[in-house]
Amino acid sequence: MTTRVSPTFSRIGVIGGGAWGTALALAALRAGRETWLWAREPAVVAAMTAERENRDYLPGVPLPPDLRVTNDLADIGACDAVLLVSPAQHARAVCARLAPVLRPGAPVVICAKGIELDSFALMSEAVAAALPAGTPLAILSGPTFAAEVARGLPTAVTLACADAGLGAGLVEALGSRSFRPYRSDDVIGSQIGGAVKNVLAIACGVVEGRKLGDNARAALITRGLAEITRLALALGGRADTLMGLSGLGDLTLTCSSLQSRNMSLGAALGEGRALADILAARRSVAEGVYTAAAVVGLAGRLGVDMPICAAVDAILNKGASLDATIEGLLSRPFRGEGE
Ligand SMILES: NC(=O)C1=CN([C@@H]2O[C@H](COP(=O)(O)OP(=O)(O)OC[C@H]3O[C@@H](n4cnc5c(N)ncnc54)[C@H](OP(=O)(O)O)[C@@H]3O)[C@@H](O)[C@H]2O)C=CC1
Ligand SMILES: O=C(CO)COP(=O)(O)O
Repeated sequence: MTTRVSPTFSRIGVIGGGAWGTALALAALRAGRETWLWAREPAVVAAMTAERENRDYLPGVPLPPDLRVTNDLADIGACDAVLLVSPAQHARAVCARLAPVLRPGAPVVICAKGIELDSFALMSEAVAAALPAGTPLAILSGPTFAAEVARGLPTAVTLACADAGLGAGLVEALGSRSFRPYRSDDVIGSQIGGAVKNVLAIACGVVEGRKLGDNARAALITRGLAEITRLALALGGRADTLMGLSGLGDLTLTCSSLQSRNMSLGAALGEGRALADILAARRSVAEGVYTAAAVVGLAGRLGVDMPICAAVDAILNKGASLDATIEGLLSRPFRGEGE
């Protein structure tokens, strides 16, 4: 991979040695950037360096020799821009460790999808609280299975940033023929789509596992989008954002493929397996498991009706039976589609 020189962001640091961090590092390399990938375990860094593969999270994808892998956050803090790809529930803690070594003024692009369970904070709020005041933030979100991005298959994402000039610079730094970021200034709406679709994907997985049919899945996607939009509007996001890549785009992808960890987890639940057993058999994160309770808490605080998310939370966290919960959703009073 040849390195093109970008006047603004020539060196990209990626935090997170999971599937998405690794895939985004490969996308940054393809865009011509010098790229550093941080993984938290020295053993993971040693394995990736020796094997030139992330066997645990992204097997079968060769890591080119020019990808720098590190366990030292100072290497990431010295970069021109940082992609934050730790799971949502760990993002704040990782940023607290990054803060002392982050180059002043370097932007942090949030790529995790979720809402903090303890505080109901959006990722932008949690991260801003942990980083030096005034650190520029952006959101990268959209329909992006890591394995496809890693293989260089065509992908489009939303890159949201309040500062249009910074957003354009980040698009230029990360974009390539196969990885196409679309600019937005809606940092709220673009986060809500990515966070809540994981909860809805669990619901769609249950439909799959229980063999309730494709009509039911389409109904959940559509009514789920209504829930996402209500929450985003209540938080100050825009409805048109939710019709874009970070909303409808990601919701459609994640709710239509068992490649999704969230949807496959829901499918296993729908087949009657216990949550604890499903989680014990996996190493990779299914963010919807944690975001379900957070989104229900946040919606409750804001007075937003989110019955599908509440149903998923009840199944995951409140011991509700699958069949009784499905029956409860089907028995809700009829209403106007726009209500
Ligand atoms: N995979 C995908 O297709 C996509 C994922 N995302 C989002 O990206 C984020 C990361 O997901 P993904 O890369 O898939 O995750 P993976 O499941 O592939 O990997 C999990 C990662 O989290 C790390 N981790 C575990 N515990 C902690 C901790 N306490 N502190 C910091 N890191 C920890 C793991 O490190 P270790 O091995 O050391 O435990 C590992 O690197 C999620 O929010 C996800 O929703 C977004 C778009 C696409
Ligand atoms: O965010 C994703 C696709 O855009 C990945 O979804 P899963 O975490 O459900 O695999």
